[in-house]
Amino acid sequence: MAAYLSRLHHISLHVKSVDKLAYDLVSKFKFNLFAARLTDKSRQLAFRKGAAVFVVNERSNQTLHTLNEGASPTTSNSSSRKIWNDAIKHKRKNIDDKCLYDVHPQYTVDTACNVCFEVEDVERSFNSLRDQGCEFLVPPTVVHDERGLVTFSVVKSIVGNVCHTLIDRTKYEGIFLPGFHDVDNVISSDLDQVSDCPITHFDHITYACPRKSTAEVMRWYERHFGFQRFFIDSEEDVDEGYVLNQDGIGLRLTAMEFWKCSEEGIQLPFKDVTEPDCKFVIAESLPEQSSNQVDTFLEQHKGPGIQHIGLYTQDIVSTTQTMATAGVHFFSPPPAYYTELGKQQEMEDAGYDPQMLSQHGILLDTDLRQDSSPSHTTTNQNKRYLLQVFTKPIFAEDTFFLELIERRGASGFGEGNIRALWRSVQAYMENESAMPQRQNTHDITVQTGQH
Ligand SMILES: O=C(O)C(=O)Cc1ccc(O)cc1
Ligand SMILES: [Fe+2]
Repeated sequence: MAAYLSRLHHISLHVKSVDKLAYDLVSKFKFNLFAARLTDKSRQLAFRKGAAVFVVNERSNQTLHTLNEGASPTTSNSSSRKIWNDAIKHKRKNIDDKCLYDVHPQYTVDTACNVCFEVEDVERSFNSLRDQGCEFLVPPTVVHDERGLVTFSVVKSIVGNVCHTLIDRTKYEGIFLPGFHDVDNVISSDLDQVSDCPITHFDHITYACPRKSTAEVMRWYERHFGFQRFFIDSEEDVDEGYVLNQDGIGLRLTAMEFWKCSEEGIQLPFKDVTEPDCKFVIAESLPEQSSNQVDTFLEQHKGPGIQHIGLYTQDIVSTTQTMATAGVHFFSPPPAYYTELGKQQEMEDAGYDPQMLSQHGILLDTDLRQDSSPSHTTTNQNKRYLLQVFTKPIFAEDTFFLELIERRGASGFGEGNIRALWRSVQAYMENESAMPQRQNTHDITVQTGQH
């Protein structure tokens, strides 16, 4: 292993214009804009919910005149205007117009493409990764302000336009990173949002990858970052991964995790042992089935990359309800999902009203890693559940979406949910391609259901 990752610091998104996404993240997904870096040629905004931090970067060919002249985001209302007022209050001329802590991707589509990790020692990671043949887009670089200094470097991943910023912020006392200024909080109902939308961290990141590339991707992450295999199914073949290859679904899933691989025996002074890990899932399509969403992603995105990100919530029902009320569109699972044999019983056993879950489009499944010994399958207390709901794509292209996930004992994924996700994305894309304009026929309507 070359780089010892201590934690996931943030994920960055690169978009043509930050306005709509900033508005959506704050007003609909209930993230807080807490730091910003505004130069004459670029905008970088940082949003937080629990330990989940997104940095939204605007491609640098944009100028700031719309912002400075007070033009509002497309979906302008008073709260989005307030976001901008607070952000630009501190605008200062920054002679360095580069995208700090990152690089602009070559693709011109909006994309989530940098997963930034804190590391113990940037210089050491750089040297050993480079010795192993990794391509660096930014060599170790120091940035400082009055609150300390940060060292970072950017390495290219083997996956499409994905790269990883490796960062050491142990000598920095500011809220985020040097070069960013703090943004005063903008929404008055913050406290409500914490209880209604208790998102705590990034649960998993799913890559869409070309056929037959999984083994190489896994090797890259194992060799360079020490990721370890996470078996989705206890029966899963080591080389094949978890395969669904019937009824129109052609999918190979393989998962890895990075947390448990940190250098054994070495206690990192800044490592928060209570922070959960984030899994990386590789999705590859299989040729035997017809049209599919992984291939559509590769075409629209112009290569492999991040297909979706799972946000962990402690209460998926209230989070979904709050977000839907605020305007987030979720996929509707196939109606048959809720009427499958045993599904309603399973939901009731887990303590949920099936009708309520169905109204919200929330999926409930048992972990494929379920212990199959008789003592574990007979009692409901030992069942390990996971609940998931998926948003519709959040960019103009259908290349990226978010997921909410609540785990009740389950650490992996469930077969029924994987199938349902596949089918609802597929139905959405087929509907989209049949009707050129974005349709809302699959929207979940906002309900008043209780939980
Ligand atoms: O189930 C999840 O949330 C996953 O992340 C696994 C997954 C990945 C890609 C698909 O098209 C379907 C399921
Ligand atoms: Fe997922």
